Amino acid sequence: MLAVVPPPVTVRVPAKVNLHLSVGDAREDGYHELTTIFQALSLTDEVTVAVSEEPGVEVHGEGEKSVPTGPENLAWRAVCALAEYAERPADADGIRVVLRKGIPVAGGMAGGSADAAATLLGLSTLWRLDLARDELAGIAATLGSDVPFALYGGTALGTGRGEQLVPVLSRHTFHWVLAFDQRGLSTPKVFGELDRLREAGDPPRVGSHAPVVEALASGDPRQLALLLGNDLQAAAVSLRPGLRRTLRAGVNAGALAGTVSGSGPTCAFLCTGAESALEVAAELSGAGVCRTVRVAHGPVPGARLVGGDDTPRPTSPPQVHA
Ligand SMILES: C[C@](O)(CO)[C@H](O)COP(=O)(O)OP(=O)(O)OC[C@H]1O[C@@H](n2ccc(N)nc2=O)[C@H](O)[C@@H]1O
Ligand SMILES: Nc1ncnc2c1ncn2[C@@H]1O[C@H](COP(=O)(O)OP(=O)(O)OP(=O)(O)O)[C@@H](O)[C@H]1O
Repeated sequence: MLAVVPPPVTVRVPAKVNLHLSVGDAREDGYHELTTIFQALSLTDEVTVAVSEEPGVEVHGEGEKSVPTGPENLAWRAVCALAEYAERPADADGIRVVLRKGIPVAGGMAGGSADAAATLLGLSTLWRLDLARDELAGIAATLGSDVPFALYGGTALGTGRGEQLVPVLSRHTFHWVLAFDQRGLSTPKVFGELDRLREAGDPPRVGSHAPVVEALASGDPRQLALLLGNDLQAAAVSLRPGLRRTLRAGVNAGALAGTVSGSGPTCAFLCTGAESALEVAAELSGAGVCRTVRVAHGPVPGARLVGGDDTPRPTSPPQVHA
């Protein structure tokens, strides 16, 4: 019997930065209640899913050696979750996922979550499941707190453990410089360090997110810069004291302000415009405080098929396997 093999599907998916991250107390399930404002950035991963006789995960690019390729890879967990949802459990075995990473691994920019979101979109397209993004977001939330946001992108307010999203109006493109650190930081360890710091004293807490929403609507980067804040920053700096120097160096290089992104250790610097971001990036590169410097802008859309909007790419002639 002849079986038509669908052509591979490629999805581009953005990193996130948290413009505001307020962390509440630890819940009984081990998660912390969050109020956060996410922005999706032009720093991306590309994920290709294909039917293959060699199933599994392959990783290229940024941090490739530190990404697991076994069942613990978040993209593979997305394959399994979608197969189960669609009641096609045996099909997961015939899928290969190729990750081309631009997002730093364990960098606080939700790289693994982005790959999981891209895999959900890519595979649902490959399998022609015709699922709405909201339906995919339900599956995404079971994979990690940051996964739903990577599907939607843009700028959004996240509550709960970060998975409940409402879009936020952001009428301006903001320009960022990102400083990648030598090594990643473990997200649970950073939350744990914050709990420890809070038991030992009273580290400062960010205020309300409302002024950040207003600054985003105004589109003024100077107004937004004054309001960037992250409750996890003290914990990330406590675990990686060198970040203090990185944060200072970005501002000395001409950024309006800097913040640790999510659980870190990537530092994100807001700049007045595209040109200024390039200047800040050049100067920060020379300061010797980080491994790599990138420029990016946001907001950008969430996971998108490459070569189309949300419709499958014009197909190459289908391969036919006997
Ligand atoms: C720090 C952020 O990136 C901010 O956007 C996210 O809160 C982290 O999201 P994530 O990496 O998708 O996190 P998950 O995979 O859901 O959780 C990893 C671990 O981080 C801790 N965690 C995560 C989210 C949250 N609201 N509270 C937590 O305490 C928990 O120890 C959890 O076991
Ligand atoms: N597809 C993946 N890409 C990167 N890391 C992955 C992936 N799948 C599993 N991992 C594991 O997850 C860990 C966290 O990686 P990730 O890049 O998602 O961190 P992060 O950006 O700090 O996450 P977040 O910002 O959501 O807290 C890595 O150290 C790695 O071992």
